[in-house]
Amino acid sequence: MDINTQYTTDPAALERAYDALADSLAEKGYALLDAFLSAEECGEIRAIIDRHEENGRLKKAGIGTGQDFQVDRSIRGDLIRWIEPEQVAPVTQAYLARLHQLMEFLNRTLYLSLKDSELHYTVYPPGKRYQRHLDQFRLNDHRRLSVICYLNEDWQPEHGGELRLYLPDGQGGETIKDVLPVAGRFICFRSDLLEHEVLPATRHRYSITGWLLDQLAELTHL
Ligand SMILES: O=C(O)CCC(=O)C(=O)O
Ligand SMILES: [Fe+2]
Repeated sequence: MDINTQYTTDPAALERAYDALADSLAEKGYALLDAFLSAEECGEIRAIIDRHEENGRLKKAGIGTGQDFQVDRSIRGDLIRWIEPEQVAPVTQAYLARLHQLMEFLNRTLYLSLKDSELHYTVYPPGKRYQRHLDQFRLNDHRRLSVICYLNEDWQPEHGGELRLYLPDGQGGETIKDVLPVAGRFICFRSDLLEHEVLPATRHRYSITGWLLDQLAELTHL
């Protein structure tokens, strides 16, 4: 079941939402939580991404790391900017703080050993996609959970741009779960297990994309 919440900073309400999220993650390998960010926060982060784009600070995303790195726009068409936690705006800092709070909650409740995150601002221009893939790289398997927060005001089904998750059904087949990238919606899933793709949209599709790692981020880029 998807977890629908009103935006809240109330610790008891957050704890209930995180409990449901942890259950879903343990059972199904993914969890969805609405209103992880408020509409205002989403608007502020979109504006930051727009400013980066205007100033030519977004880069074409690649695939793989180190010697494996390549850019292929037919596989992956998004523009990204890696977030440097020391340098970010207060609103992004607030998202990071929330994510790390969730990370500690998952470590406690699911006995994970998540230690850090790596995140980028992301925009998919209209028509761009990310073909079916798994997030763990051959040379870097420290990504345990993929975490994405969508930032798109008034996103409708006809705009497309779904995240399509392929869920193993335990009998050699799979079922499909489509997620619309609506503002404030947060999704996390097992990076080692769940293949997924981003379908093309008719509008710019904004998000913060990232991963929770089982080692410090600075070590994963050595
Ligand atoms: O934006 C999304 O919904 C998924 C992005 C993704 O799969 C990735 O960046 O690896
Ligand atoms: Fe991915």
